[in-house]
Amino acid sequence: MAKKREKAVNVSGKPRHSLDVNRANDKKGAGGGAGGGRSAATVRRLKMYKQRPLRNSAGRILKHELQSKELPNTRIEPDRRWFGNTRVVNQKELEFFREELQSRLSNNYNVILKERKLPLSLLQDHQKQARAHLLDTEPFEHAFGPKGKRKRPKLTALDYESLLKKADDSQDAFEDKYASSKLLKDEEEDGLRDLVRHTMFEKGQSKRIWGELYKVIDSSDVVVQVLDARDPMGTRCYHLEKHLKENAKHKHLVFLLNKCDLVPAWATKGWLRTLSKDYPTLAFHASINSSFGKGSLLSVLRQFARLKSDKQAISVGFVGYPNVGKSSVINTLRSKSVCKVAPIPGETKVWQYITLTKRIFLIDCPGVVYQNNDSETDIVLKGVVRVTNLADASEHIGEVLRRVKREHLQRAYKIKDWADDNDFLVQLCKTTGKLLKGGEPDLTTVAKMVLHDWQRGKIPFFVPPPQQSGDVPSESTEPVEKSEEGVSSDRTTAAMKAIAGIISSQQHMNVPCQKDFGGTNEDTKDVEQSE
Ligand SMILES: Nc1nc2c(ncn2[C@@H]2O[C@H](COP(=O)(O)OP(=O)(O)OP(=O)(O)O)[C@@H](O)[C@H]2O)c(=O)[nH]1
Repeated sequence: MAKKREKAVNVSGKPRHSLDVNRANDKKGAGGGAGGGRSAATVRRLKMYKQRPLRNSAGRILKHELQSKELPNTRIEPDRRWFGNTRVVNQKELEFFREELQSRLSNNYNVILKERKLPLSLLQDHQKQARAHLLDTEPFEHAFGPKGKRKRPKLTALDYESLLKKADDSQDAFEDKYASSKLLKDEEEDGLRDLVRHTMFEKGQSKRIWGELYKVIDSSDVVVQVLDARDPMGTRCYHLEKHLKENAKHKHLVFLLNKCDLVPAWATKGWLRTLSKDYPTLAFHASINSSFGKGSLLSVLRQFARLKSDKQAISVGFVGYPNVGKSSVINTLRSKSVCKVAPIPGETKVWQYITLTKRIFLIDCPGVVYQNNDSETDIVLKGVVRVTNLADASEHIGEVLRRVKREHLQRAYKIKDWADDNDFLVQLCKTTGKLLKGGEPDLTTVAKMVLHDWQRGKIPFFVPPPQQSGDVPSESTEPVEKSEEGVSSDRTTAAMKAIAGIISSQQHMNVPCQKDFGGTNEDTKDVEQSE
């Protein structure tokens, strides 16, 4: 054999390379002899494995290698033939085929050869679609009885008679109901108006708004409940506090007494002392140029950020009643207008994320009204309803006159005296020139004007804080609880102490106040009417 191989090499003159396809295929040698030749197919396959993509001088691929990852995305042509051995037959051909085959099959002298080559399933279509008539073969009790495993259908009636009776009964019930509601309608002429009014007074209570609130709470590490300094208790949400206590103990709640520039300083301080007993409370005046409490709030937030392990960022959610100034507080912290602010409630529609620093994110939330027993006037005076939407604004003026001191109203509207709310409005119409055709006073317009002034804080009003025993500011601001996972209790205590320090130091500061209440003088306890 060695001789033979030698001869072959000698004939061509030079030995052939092992990857030469034309090399002699010496099977015997491959079996175990010396050398062992590869077949041409093996050589080709091995060459294929070695292939590299062909590139030009710029490195652009001219020809791809086998199974290259750089191949462009190839799209398979959406042809149904790829997915099965299917053919399309039109309805006419199908009918013809059916008839033809039926006639052949019905003839006893005909036999179909190569039956599998014909689409006989097309003839058995009706069998496929035929429903299984369960009740034909087994009684109802067996199929759907207590031991039956099939899903029981919802049957309104078991037989035709009972179905008829049911339909009659429901028709009678509907007619009775309709008749009574029609009677009611006849009695009450303004039924539609009542409905409109009803939905208007439910602003901020919709499922969507509550959903937004829970989204904000879920995504926040610190929840800042913004309260209106004029009526902190009226804009406080016990439900939210309870929810956080029960379901999210690790989240920190802070009260922010906003609009403190609209109340006397002693009232702000009184409320700070009262509310600090429950949660850390800060006074705030939102204004991009002349704010109050910004430094304190930022320090508190930084302390909370320190509590986070691994220098993670914290999210701070701002929640509260509509129009209390949540968006204004965020704008103040950012020192620019990043959230939409308006003197009308419901300006913020959806939650909004704002970056304050690398480690602190702020979230603005739409105003939420918490269910309570507020009357319509209370709701209007809390600023929940847009005054322009009120059908009869004058009906709420009596309460404004009751809550605000006479001298403030005299000063604001230049009216000396009035007998009742109607008299007040009529005089106001005259002084402002708001008259209808024929000199009739335009009571609705001036009433809306007064309510606007009320909502924007132009008429001085506030609810005084509860009387405290001893006027010394409370140092024991509560916030010592909650230790975050992974944070040493030392660090928590230090941060909480720092927060308590910031809060108590704010109580000694000169708080901005409403000038109508006599400057910052603590002795001028100009107590307004409480609700
Ligand atoms: N005087 C005074 N007015 C404020 C203060 N903060 C906010 N306001 C005013 O209150 C009104 C409502 O402010 P927003 O920031 O829109 O209130 P909001 O809570 O975001 O309102 P919604 O969008 O309804 O949730 C605006 O006219 C603000 O100018 C404040 O500290 N003092």
